[in-house]
Parts: sequence; structure tokens; C-alpha cells
Amino acid sequence: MRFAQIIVGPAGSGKSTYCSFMQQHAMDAKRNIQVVNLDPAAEHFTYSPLADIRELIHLDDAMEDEELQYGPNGGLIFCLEFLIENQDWLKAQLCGGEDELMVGEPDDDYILFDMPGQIELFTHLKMGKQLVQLLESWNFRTCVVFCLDSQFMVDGAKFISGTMAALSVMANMEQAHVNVLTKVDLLSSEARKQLEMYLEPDAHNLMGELTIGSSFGEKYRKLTEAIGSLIEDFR
Ligand SMILES: Nc1nc2c(ncn2[C@@H]2O[C@H](COP(=O)(O)OP(=O)(O)OP(=O)(O)O)[C@@H](O)[C@H]2O)c(=O)[nH]1
Repeated sequence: MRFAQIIVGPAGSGKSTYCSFMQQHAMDAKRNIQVVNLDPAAEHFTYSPLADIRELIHLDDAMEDEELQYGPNGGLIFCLEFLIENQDWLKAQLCGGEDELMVGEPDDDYILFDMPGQIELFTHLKMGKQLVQLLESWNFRTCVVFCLDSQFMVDGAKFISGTMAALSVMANMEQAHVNVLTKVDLLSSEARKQLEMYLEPDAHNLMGELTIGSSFGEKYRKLTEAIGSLIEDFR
């Protein structure tokens, strides 16, 4: 059995940093965790990847192609589609050979997949799911790790927004899902205390915070309450 974490989250939320620290932590514990970079626009990261999508296709390839002429977001989607179409490349990196007969059966691998920060790839497009299906067919057990900047968890409106983003990924990917709060070290002591409140949130208190004292909050009270119940149901 092999294991994989699909590391997703908004741009700059700390995905690559998480991968580096996890790999270092594993090394300290005399275990082996490998990282695969699947962000075709990545500029630098501090781990040395087992495989790097930029060797297959770089975002610039899609953006600078005279026929394709993609912008950054369309180009990124194209690159991930290209990866799925050229799955033999990834299989060769992970399984050691392109020929079905030559594919080894590595065991006990633990691989982190560092994904791009465009979360639409995981909230409603199909590439994230297709990647998981491929990994499962190569004997991986997968889970999704959603990185969220903790600064998005220190007031009611940001909490709702961040939680809904995580929930969209969870509903679309249909995988075991772990949320990781990053950059907690950057929070002030007051913000850290507030954060505690959001770790075990009481939906009714949060709704009060959002609806009282603003005309927007009053107007959309019912909608906010419905969103609160939805989040509560998925907890
Ligand atoms: N202080 C602090 N900085 C962090 C932490 N996690 C990430 N950073 C910093 O935040 C910035 C973005 O981190 P990355 O790991 O590159 O984020 P990313 O999600 O991989 O970014 P993209 O691939 O561009 O979406 C870097 O400057 C990191 O050093 C953290 O827990 N604490």
C-alpha cells in the first residue's frame, strides 16, 4: 500500500512550506516522505522534488504558444489537463517505468503532491478528481490536505468564507479531508485567542457576529443562517 496527500489551498497559503516541513519532520523521525511538484507555474520551493511537472510542461509553454495564447489561469488548467492526458509520464516517475510490465510495485511510499493555488481546480473542475483516480489505480490511498492561512479565521465573515472554500473542495473531491491552519506564528496574541473560538465554532454566536450591527448582515440574515447550518452539518 502507498500513501498520498494532495496539498491544496489558496495561492500563498503555505502549501510548499507545509511540504518542506513535513519532509524534514519525516527525515528527523527516520522516515521517508517524498514531494512531487504539480504546480507548472512554481518558481521556487525548498524541497527537492521526486518529480516536477515543469519537466513535462511549464505554464509559459501554454501562455507563449502562438496558437493557444492562454492567460495564466486558462494556461494552468491546460497544463493540468495535459498532465492527465500524459499520465504515463507521471506513472513513470511514481512507478518506475512506462511499460505496464516494467512497472514495479513500490510499497510504503508516502508522497505529498504540491498543487497549484487555483482552488477552482478542486472546487468544480475535474482534474483534481482525475488525479486521485489515477493515484488510486496505482495503489495509493489518498487524502486531501487543505491549507488555509489562519488570518482568514479571525473574524466571522472570513471564517465563513474560508470554511466554505474548504467545504467546496471536500464535496467535489469526495476524499478524506484534513484542514491545516498555516501561519499561526504570525497572529497577534489577541488574534490567537480569537482563533481558539473558531476552532470549535458555535454557529449561532458566529451568525450573531455577522448579522448584528450592519444593514448588509440584517438583510442577508436568513442566508447567513442557512450557511451556518450547512457548515454545522458537515462538522
Ligand atoms: N511565518 C510563516 N510563514 C509562512 C508559513 N507558511 C508559509 N509561509 C510563508 O508564506 C509564503 C507563501 O508560502 P508558500 O509555501 O510558498 O505558499 P504556497 O501555498 O505554496 O504558494 P503558491 O504555490 O504560490 O500558491 C512564503 O513566504 C512562506 O515562507 C507559516 O506557517 N509561517
